[in-house]
Amino acid sequence: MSYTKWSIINTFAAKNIILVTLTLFTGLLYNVLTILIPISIGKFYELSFGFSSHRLAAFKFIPFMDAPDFNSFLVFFFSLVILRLLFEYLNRFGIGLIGERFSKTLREQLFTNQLQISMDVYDKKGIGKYLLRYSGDLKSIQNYMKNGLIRFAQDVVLLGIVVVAIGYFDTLLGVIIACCILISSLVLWGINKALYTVSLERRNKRSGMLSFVNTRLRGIMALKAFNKYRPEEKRYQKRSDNLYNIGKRYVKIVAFLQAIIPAITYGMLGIIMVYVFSSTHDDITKSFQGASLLVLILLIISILPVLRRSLRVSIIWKLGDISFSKLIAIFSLPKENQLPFEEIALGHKEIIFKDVIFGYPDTNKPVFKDLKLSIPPQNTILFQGKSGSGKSTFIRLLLKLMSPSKGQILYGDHCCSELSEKTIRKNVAIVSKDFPLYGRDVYEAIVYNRKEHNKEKAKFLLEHLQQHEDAKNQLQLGSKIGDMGCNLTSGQQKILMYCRALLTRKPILILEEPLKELNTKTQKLLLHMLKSIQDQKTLILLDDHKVQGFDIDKVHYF
Ligand SMILES: Nc1ncnc2c1ncn2[C@@H]1O[C@H](COP(=O)(O)OP(=O)(O)OP(=O)(O)O)[C@@H](O)[C@H]1O
Repeated sequence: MSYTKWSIINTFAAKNIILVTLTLFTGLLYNVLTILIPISIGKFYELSFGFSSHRLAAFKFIPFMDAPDFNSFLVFFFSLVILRLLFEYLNRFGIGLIGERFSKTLREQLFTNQLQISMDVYDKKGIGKYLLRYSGDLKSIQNYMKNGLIRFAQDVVLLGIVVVAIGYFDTLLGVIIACCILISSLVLWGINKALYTVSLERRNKRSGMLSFVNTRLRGIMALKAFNKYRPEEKRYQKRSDNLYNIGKRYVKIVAFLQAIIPAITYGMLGIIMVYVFSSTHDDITKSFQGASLLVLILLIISILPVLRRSLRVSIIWKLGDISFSKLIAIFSLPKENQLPFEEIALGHKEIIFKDVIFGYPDTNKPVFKDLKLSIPPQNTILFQGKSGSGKSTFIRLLLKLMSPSKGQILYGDHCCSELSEKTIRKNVAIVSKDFPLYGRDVYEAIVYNRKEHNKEKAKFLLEHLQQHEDAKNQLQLGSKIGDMGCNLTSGQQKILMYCRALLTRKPILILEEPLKELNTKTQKLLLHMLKSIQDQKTLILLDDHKVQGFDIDKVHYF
């Protein structure tokens, strides 16, 4: 599916059509009421000073507008105020809700999308960890939706109505005001173009800073152990200085924009005053009647904030556009599971690598060149190779976390490229440091659902595998594991990884460095356990040296 800004907005609007319509409708009502207030003050002027304006008489059709006395006028006036309050509240609530819903939809879509992005993208700088710093972009997109579209549409309608109303009192004045609005919009459009470039630069620098901090926090132990405070502080300071300089350029343009907008609107007022003054003096027949003039002035004053807001909207559009383009780039990244999931038992199939060529993107040295091998079902195969020989890459290919650039990986007669990732992974369990534990506690780390019978099995297996561990090191299902298992020893982590893999009862087991980190007694226990299931499962062992204790059918050297 290809995404564009408008396809995202339209899909959202279609799904929330009732909310959007009601919001626009309340907006229209509240704007009409906003205009009626200055008009009704003209009526007050008539009642107080006895003047009458034939133009104001045209508004008689509005219920209760043509109040015979001051008390009835007051009732009418306060009814207007209360109705306006009600509709403004509903309108603002509606706009806020649209913003919240839009941002909820996008962040959920973003999370789903982020989990589905293919693995090779995660290694790329920036994009892979985008979700960690999405909030700024979602905020400007939310603002785009709320203020750049809905409120702006309402404001344009209000300005349109007011210009028509002013034109009704005086046609030429209406035309003058319309022209002023048009010219100021064009001037501001030009200034905003400069703002766009600076904003984009500022965003990218900010993103870079977050990335920088994130990396330092993940590597905090090394940073402390090697006393790297000063160099890191200096690097951060340099980035911070750059960001400050861009920020300065940004606020310079924004300040100019914000100052020029009131100047433009006051300039417009000046032009209008010149026009009103000259028409009152030059042509006595065309002169404004007192009530009309008052209404005109009040109308103009009441739309000034709206006009300022509308003139400022292109900042919102520009910032929103930057964020939309980022979001669309993320949504358009290659994804996994594009093929339909099928429940296929792959445990009884031979796994074959046929002339597989694989190299990581942006590197010119392939990890595998014409790799040929086979893993018969229910066999135990050891893949032996020193560090960097490609053991982890081999696991990635087996799990379809990455795909070969040439050649084929087959599960029996099923080619990996024709199987969805989910289909393959439903058959394969793994114990490897590359697949860390996560969750609040041990139970969550080893079992994903919280059904009671799973709890019993998990408890049994956990106790069984920990029987030779020191009592103080024995974990319970409720023990906290810390962020990515940081509260656990490497031995505890390994035991939990075994629990996680074995509880899934998947037919193919990948075990990277199967006995490392475990004490001798636990190694023996595990070997005994794995041997008892060796004839039912395909065991794929990976290590940098010979693994003792297993009945190995074949050794493949990388
Ligand atoms: N994300 C990556 N981008 C580029 N090159 C990579 C990437 N991951 C691994 N490599 C390179 O691919 C080769 C194989 O790495 P791999 O991690 O598969 O080896 P390994 O046998 O698992 O090593 P170890 O036992 O130390 O984990 C190495 O030369 C490594 O530098």
